[in-house]
Amino acid sequence: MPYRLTVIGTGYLGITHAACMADLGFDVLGLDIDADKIDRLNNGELPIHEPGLEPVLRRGLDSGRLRFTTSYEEIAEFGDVHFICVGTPQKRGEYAADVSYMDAAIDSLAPLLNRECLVVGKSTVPVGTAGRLADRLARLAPAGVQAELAWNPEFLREGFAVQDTLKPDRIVIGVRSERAEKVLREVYEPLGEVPMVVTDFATSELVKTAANAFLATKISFINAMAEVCEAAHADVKQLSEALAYDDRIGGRFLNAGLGFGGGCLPKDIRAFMARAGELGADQALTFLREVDAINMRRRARMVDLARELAGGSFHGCTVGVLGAAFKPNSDDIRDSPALDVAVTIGHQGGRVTVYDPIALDNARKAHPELSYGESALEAVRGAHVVLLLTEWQEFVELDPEELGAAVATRRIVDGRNALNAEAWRSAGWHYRALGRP
Ligand SMILES: NC(=O)c1ccc[n+]([C@@H]2O[C@H](COP(=O)([O-])OP(=O)(O)OC[C@H]3O[C@@H](n4cnc5c(N)ncnc54)[C@H](O)[C@@H]3O)[C@@H](O)[C@H]2O)c1
Ligand SMILES: O=c1ccn([C@@H]2O[C@H](COP(=O)(O)OP(=O)(O)O[C@H]3O[C@H](CO)[C@@H](O)[C@H](O)[C@H]3O)[C@@H](O)[C@H]2O)c(=O)[nH]1
Repeated sequence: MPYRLTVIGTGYLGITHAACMADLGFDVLGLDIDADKIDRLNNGELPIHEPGLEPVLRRGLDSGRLRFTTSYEEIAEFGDVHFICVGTPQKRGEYAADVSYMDAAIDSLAPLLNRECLVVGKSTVPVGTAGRLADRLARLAPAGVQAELAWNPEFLREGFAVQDTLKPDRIVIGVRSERAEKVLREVYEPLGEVPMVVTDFATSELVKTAANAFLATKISFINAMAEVCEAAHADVKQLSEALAYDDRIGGRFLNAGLGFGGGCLPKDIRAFMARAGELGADQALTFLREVDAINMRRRARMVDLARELAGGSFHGCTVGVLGAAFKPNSDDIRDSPALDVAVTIGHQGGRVTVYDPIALDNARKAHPELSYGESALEAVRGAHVVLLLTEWQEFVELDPEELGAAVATRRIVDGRNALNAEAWRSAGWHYRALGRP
């Protein structure tokens, strides 16, 4: 392979990128400031849950092509191409993104560089960040060292991270030179035929935020229809199925329910609005305020529906919550709609017990005030209301009779429109769902 790669920031994005690039044959050195994470990774232990990633990590380590370090000196010495994958969370109390981790990564790396290299931003950032970081890199790199910046946003989904990395829908690169384009084309050559969009920094940054804004809008569109369906006694699940037959609309991301959460869509649409405001283009994105509001209203509606089933108040009521992760096949609980609902019901006097197949440890750490069960049955034992909030396959396959034997009263709200309503109703359950009669 022509280049040695480094990956700075080994979270959900960085671990996947590092392990997959090693699997493609590159020598890869991953870096994080979290020494515990680095120790675990070097021992072949995945600090996150991501289906199919562990064998890729192990293969990389066993082949000697993949290693992890906390030393910026080591990666500066090692890498021809440095990918930056650090977090860009929402600032506390603001809509804007906190890009200070990006700045810190450049500040740590740049002064140590001693040979020609390409530094590639992969994190999701407000438009204009790449240009600013390019100036910072040029200012901090030692004189005479040719260190150039490029942008290469990432579109992987948690739960499908390996497949999305090895078979992406497209690759977008923002470059300022033919050399940077050539290097990135060579880096991604082992992926085979993948559409590649080569553009400027600003467009490449915007493709990413625009994609997430579109996905969030599609989800909030169908959830707005769910609100109308509730008022009109119509069925949003059938409505979305019928819409999906139109190829121009398509059925993906049209599942009505509790709405979107996670470490990406909510913070990215907010950061997009904040940045548009700074650029004087805030009017263009006012619709995203509504997208966000519709999304958050679904959580409030879920709590209302649960309270209604509880008889008007949560006091003296036991609520069994199925799901803590923001979506199935992930242990990620960042801005999880499920946990948000569980915590709110707890605040309103309900006795809440949560179960999740994978995200329980993360949930326990973030919300020690909630009770947790070790299985779905344990979480719903004695419950007056059961809430399905994350559509893990394990929950979709639950036997209504078996669950019915454990609860105090057979009442369930399907927050993800994932269950077979008929099967639950015929087992004597009072079944309700968001957006359905
Ligand atoms: N999670 C996803 O599915 C996904 C997909 C596409 C894009 N993104 C974007 O990628 C970025 C990272 O997201 P994530 O979910 O992997 O976040 P994460 O919080 O899981 O990982 C970020 C990592 O960066 C490390 N870090 C922070 N400062 C550092 C520094 N100065 N030097 C080295 N390491 C540092 C942290 O310790 C952490 O391990 C974000 O901008 C996110 O929006 C995420
Ligand atoms: O029809 C749908 C589809 C999704 N969701 C919810 O939307 C959220 C986000 O889901 P998804 O997009 O699958 O997860 P992420 O892993 O957060 O991926 C998004 O965010 C990443 C980080 O930017 C991008 O790279 C991906 O392309 C983008 O899909 C989850 O809470 C889902 O439950 C719905 O409510 N209805």
